[in-house]
Amino acid sequence: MARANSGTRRPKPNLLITGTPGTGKSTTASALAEATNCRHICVGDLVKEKNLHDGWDDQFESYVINEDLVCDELEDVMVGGGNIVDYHGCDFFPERWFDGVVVLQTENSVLYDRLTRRGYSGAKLSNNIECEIFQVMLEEARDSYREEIVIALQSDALEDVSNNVASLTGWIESWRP
Ligand SMILES: Nc1ncnc2c1ncn2[C@@H]1O[C@H](COP(=O)(O)OP(=O)(O)O)[C@@H](O)[C@H]1O
Repeated sequence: MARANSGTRRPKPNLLITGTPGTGKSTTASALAEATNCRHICVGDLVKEKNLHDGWDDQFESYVINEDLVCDELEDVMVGGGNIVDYHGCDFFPERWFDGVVVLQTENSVLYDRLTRRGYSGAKLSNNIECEIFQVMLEEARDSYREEIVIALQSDALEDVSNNVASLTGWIESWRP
């Protein structure tokens, strides 16, 4: 991954980990945060804890995230750097927040099993599998951030988690403002 936008003054980088639900964002982000002494921000959890939503959507079986409230909530902490943010979307964050954007990807049949185990079924399950097949998150990341800061990493097996955490740890530790 290339360096951040010029003019960045934060002492440690901010990394966004995105991808279809079930690809391993939280697992990867929490291990990486522990390895690098960074802060893990799981946006889904934050939305629930701080009520940063506009209610529950029965069709999508999830909260309707209020993107403005989320961005207001995170602005101060992002300025300080050292954050690993995980969310299954990325087009509403300010581009200047992130020095690197990782899109996790998982083979369809593996993802299907993970989401089924999580209790997904019907439209919720098929929508997420389609999202992965059509690489929706990778396209969103490439449309929202400079190409050179976006990378896709495979996350099929547990070994991938440790390899991805090791390489991202190296990137964070060698990053300079
Ligand atoms: N690379 C991987 N190999 C095997 N299991 C994984 C991998 N990544 C995640 N998992 C498992 O899949 C489930 C979903 O992972 P999670 O990190 O919650 O995904 P996300 O945050 O993207 O929704 C968890 O049970 C987790 O242990």
